[in-house]
This record gives sequence, C-alpha cells and structure tokens, in this order.
Amino acid sequence: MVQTISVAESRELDDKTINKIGIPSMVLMERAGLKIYEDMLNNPALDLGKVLILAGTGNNGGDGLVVARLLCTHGYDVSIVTVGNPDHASEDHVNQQKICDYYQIPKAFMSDDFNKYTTLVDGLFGSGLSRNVGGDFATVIDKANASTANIHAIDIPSGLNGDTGEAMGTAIEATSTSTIAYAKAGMVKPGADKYTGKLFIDDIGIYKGNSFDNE
Ligand SMILES: NC(=O)C1=CN([C@@H]2O[C@H](COP(=O)(O)OP(=O)(O)OC[C@H]3O[C@@H](n4cnc5c(N)ncnc54)[C@H](O)[C@@H]3O)[C@@H](O)[C@H]2O)[C@@H](O)CC1
Ligand SMILES: [K+]
Repeated sequence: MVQTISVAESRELDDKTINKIGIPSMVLMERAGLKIYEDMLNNPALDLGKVLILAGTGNNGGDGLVVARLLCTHGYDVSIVTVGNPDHASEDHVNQQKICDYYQIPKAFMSDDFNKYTTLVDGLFGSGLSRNVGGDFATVIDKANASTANIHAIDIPSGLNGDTGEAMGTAIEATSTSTIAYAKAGMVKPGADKYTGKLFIDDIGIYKGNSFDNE
C-alpha cells in the first residue's frame, strides 16, 4: 500500500523542511531534479532522443529546469519552453533559469510542433495549482496530450487535482510521473493512473514526523 499525503500536507512539509529544519530550497530542488532525471533514464518507455521541458514559472518549473540542465550536461538534446509570465517567476526558478542560460540551453516556443520531440517533461504546475487551468496553460497541456511524444510529469501531472484525482479543466496524461517525497492522495484514486502513468516516488529528504522529530 502506497503511503499518501494531501497537497496541503505536501506544502506544509516543504515549508517545514526549508524554514524550520533548515535545508535550503535550492538543495531540495537539486535533489528533486537528480531523482527525476534518474527516473527518466530508468524508464524504458521514454525515448530521450529529443526532449522538451514544459516549464511553468514556479518551483515545479524550477525542478524542470534542473532536469534540463542535467540532460544538457550529459549530452542530450534538450530545449525549454517557458509558459506564463517570467516577471512573476519564483526566486528558485529565476536562479535555475540563470544556470540554464549559462549552458545556453535552447529556448523553444509554444507554437512549435511538439511532434518533433520524443519526450516532453511536464513542469507546468505541481502542488501550487489552485484553480482551473485555462489560457496558454490549457493550450499547452492539450497540445502535449495530442502529440506523439511521451510525457514525464514532475510531482503531479499538471492540471490534476492532487487530492481528488480529477482534472481541473484539463490535465496532462503522462506516461510516467516522478512525485516528490510521497504520492498525493488523488494520484492513487481509481482512474487517476490515466494521468500519472507509471509512478515513481522520490525521496529528496522531506519526511513526515518520525522519532527524530522533536514536536
Ligand atoms: N524547493 C522547494 O520549494 C521545493 C519545490 N518543489 C517543487 O515545487 C512545486 C511547487 O512549486 P510552487 O509552489 O512554486 O507552485 P507551482 O510551480 O506548482 O505553481 C506555480 C504557480 O502557478 C500559479 N497557478 C496556480 N494555479 C494556476 C492556474 N490554474 N493557472 C495559472 N497559474 C496558476 C500559482 O500562483 C502558483 O504559485 C512542487 O510541486 C515541486 O515540484 C519540490 O521540488 C520540493 C522542494
Ligand atoms: K507537473
């Protein structure tokens, strides 16, 4: 039986690990990116011949940018399309983008033909999704689902409500998902596997209370 948490619990655990325990968020993001990259290498269903990272401007996108950099530094053909307003990007996302800029990772556009990629990495939204998906985000999600590429989702397939397992307007239908720390309750509900595909659960140093917890 897979241990699950709610999306709110997941956000509380992130916050506690960063702000109370003191592990810097960029360290957690690096660990997340490394695990996601390894999951992708270990998934024979993914062809990593030509990869496109779909990056929202939050920390889910930040995880995606770490994956982009790891693919680039290991010789893979990888590009990034940023969806949303970069002026509203999270601090960690901005820092990860600067690193990607150092490596001159190519930028792609929403209007590009997604069929030329073999794998899309979904870093649009994770636990921060708070309302139904519309606009450019819905367009990209629907275009990704309609493409011939396989999709690997980061943390939660974008658009999926991590508590109910239902799509909020529209949602990524992934071949596989790397979820951070614990599976979210909605991801194991009947029918949610249409969105998550094969599930990887990645230990990045975020834990629920245990005997080491002094609360
Ligand atoms: N260092 C960290 O803080 C860690 C972050 N992690 C990653 O960060 C994710 C959470 O990141 P964020 O809190 O930045 O949130 P997200 O990256 O999930 O979402 C970004 C922003 O999108 C906006 N948004 C929500 N719903 C929307 C909608 N329907 N349409 C348009 N915009 C919408 C919100 O303002 C939200 O803050 C996790 O899912 C995980 O992937 C993990 O790597 C663990 C460590
Ligand atoms: K995602």
